[in-house]
Amino acid sequence: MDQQAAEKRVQELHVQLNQLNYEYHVLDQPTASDAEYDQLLRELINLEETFPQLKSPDSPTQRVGGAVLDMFEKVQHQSPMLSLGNAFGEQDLLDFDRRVRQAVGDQISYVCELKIDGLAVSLRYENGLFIQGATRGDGTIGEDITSNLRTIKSIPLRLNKPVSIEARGEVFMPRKSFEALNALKTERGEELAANPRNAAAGSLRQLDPKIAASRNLDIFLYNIADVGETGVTSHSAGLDLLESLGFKTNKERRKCASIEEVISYVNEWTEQRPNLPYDIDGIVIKVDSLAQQEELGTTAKSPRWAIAYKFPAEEVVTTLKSIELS
Ligand SMILES: NC(=O)c1cnc(OC2CCCC2)nc1N
Repeated sequence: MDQQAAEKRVQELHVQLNQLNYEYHVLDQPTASDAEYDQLLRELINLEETFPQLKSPDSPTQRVGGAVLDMFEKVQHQSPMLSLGNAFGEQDLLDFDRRVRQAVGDQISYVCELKIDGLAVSLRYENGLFIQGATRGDGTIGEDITSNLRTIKSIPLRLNKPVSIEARGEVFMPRKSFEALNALKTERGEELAANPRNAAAGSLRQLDPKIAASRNLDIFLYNIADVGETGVTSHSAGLDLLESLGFKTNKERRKCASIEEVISYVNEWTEQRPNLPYDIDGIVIKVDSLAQQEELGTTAKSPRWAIAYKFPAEEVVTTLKSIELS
């Protein structure tokens, strides 16, 4: 095969492998077997070995880098990664709704999202290529964990359109991956991970991307950091845009026309929570209109246009009582 034919075949394989990866890891609806995927990947690896100049950073063969880092570089976020204020009960939600209405009037709609119990990260793309990924850190300065994020198969290395965008989301460890990790740790006589969130944090802190790759992490994107040039005017349209670009978003989100609808969504998921294949620690409620978000603004570290309803902590058997009784 000459170089020109190889170039054409490499491009075809990129398209096919990215599509199969997207169906499997983002849509969770694979249309090919693992064997078919591996065969195409093997063909691409061989072509890249024969024609090294055809190997590109966004190639499906380049997910797990070779180099083990000796530290993570610091990254300054272009816009702060805000943290959420908390609501612990229905009254807190009614108070939030009252404050919002006082500020922007009664024409409001909210977007409710499951609050994924993981790590907040920011993903930066230039002309459709994944350039850099960072942890939230203190909200202003995070750590560059690009090489670990590249190993997460639901993170696209190239978007469906050559846009420059910064998307933010939550990296998490699905319960199945968590159980597999602790089974492995038990075999090795290692200390078990306490919960999926800590296990995800520990995985993203690995300096060797091969270890991060072995942890089967996943991600849901939930925010566009700089909607500027995208032209979207609502949070829900922003999530639809992220989806159209090839990002994985959480399909359980729901637009609510009133705080009463928000409360019924909260009650529904308080019940359904144990049936999810990942941990959630609450529900995030956001004002949908970006103009109203702008009007409401933010405090030093939290938006006034969003709040996190936190589920009550699992009933912990407090040993204190037993001490009092004895
Ligand atoms: N853990 C989550 O699932 C989650 C976290 N954060 C946000 O929103 C950010 C963006 C604006 C304030 C917080 N949404 C979420 N769904």
